[in-house]
Amino acid sequence: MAVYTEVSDEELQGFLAEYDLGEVLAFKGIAEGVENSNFLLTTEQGNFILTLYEKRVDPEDLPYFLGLMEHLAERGIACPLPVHAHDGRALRELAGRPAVIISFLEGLWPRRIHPEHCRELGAALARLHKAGSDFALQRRNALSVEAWRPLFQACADRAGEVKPGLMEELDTELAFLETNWPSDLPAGVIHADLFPDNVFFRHEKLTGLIDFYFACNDLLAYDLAICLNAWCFEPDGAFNATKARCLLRSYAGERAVSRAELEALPVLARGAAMRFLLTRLYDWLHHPPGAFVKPKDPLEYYKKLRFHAEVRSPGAYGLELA
Ligand SMILES: Nc1ncnc2c1ncn2[C@@H]1O[C@H](COP(=O)(O)OP(=O)(O)O)[C@@H](O)[C@H]1O
Ligand SMILES: N[C@@H](CCOP(=O)(O)O)C(=O)O
Repeated sequence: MAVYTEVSDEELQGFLAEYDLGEVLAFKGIAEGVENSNFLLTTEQGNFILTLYEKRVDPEDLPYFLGLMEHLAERGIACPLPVHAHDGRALRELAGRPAVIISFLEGLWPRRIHPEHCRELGAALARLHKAGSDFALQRRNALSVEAWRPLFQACADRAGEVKPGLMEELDTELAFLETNWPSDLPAGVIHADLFPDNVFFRHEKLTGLIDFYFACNDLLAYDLAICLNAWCFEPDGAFNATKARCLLRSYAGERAVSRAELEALPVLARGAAMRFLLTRLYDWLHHPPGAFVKPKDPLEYYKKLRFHAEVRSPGAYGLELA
């Protein structure tokens, strides 16, 4: 359950007095999500999401995330828009936490992924990359290749509890990624966490993208690799080449993918698998007993990593080199 910080009626009334949203009609915590406390707020003006940023979000990064949502929304990307208070500020404080009200997006995230979802996603991701190209702020990816070894070391002494021999295998894999990680590919703003629970649909048409709190500047094709992992494997672990083809082709239909980017896809997908494997492993080993949030399975990403390590050509993902 992702409500870590409770908000009293008095605190909410005081907070909303700074806005022009009218009377509160309903206010309730949202169970989904992992990182922050989220509430559905209904006022005379409609539905909104109130987010209180919890410990893992660096307040210094908030102007980047909020500015990016505004920048993308202005360019036609269906993403939440921060609501400004009377004094013009969107970022405020509530219950001792940085807090923001954002617009509510209609739609539901897909529990079962169909190829059509992947087709919609590919085009939306490419449009996001293009719309982000003139965003003025910069944010380094704090979870890119240089961050993986410290995370690995923070798990090293207990990773055997999850899978015997896991750390030895990851050590070798990390050395490969550190040596072979590409740096000279097209870069720009990436979402960096565009999993199915962050993409809303109605009748298989994409209606919105949420959760920009890992967004950063990094290789554009790395975002594609993250999506390949999150959308194109079946619950039994099998890779679905049809879904990958839909994702990559519709992406390439909106933004030309260079030969170098395509050739780099296997290593980028290995790295993307390593990134989510390590953060999940860290959370699995470090989550406080009794915490409401159920940690996600790190081994799901171990299997994806093993799959990509065997890929010899990007043709395996369904897009041929020109
Ligand atoms: N703008 C939005 N419109 C509609 N629902 C939203 C919006 N933002 C968040 N939500 C709801 O809140 C949940 C958690 O949001 P998310 O940003 O993924 O949280 P976290 O960053 O804590 O993981 C989502 O699954 C969705 O149900
Ligand atoms: N997508 C990540 C976890 C981050 O959670 P989110 O609710 O902020 O998207 C994973 O699956 O490991």
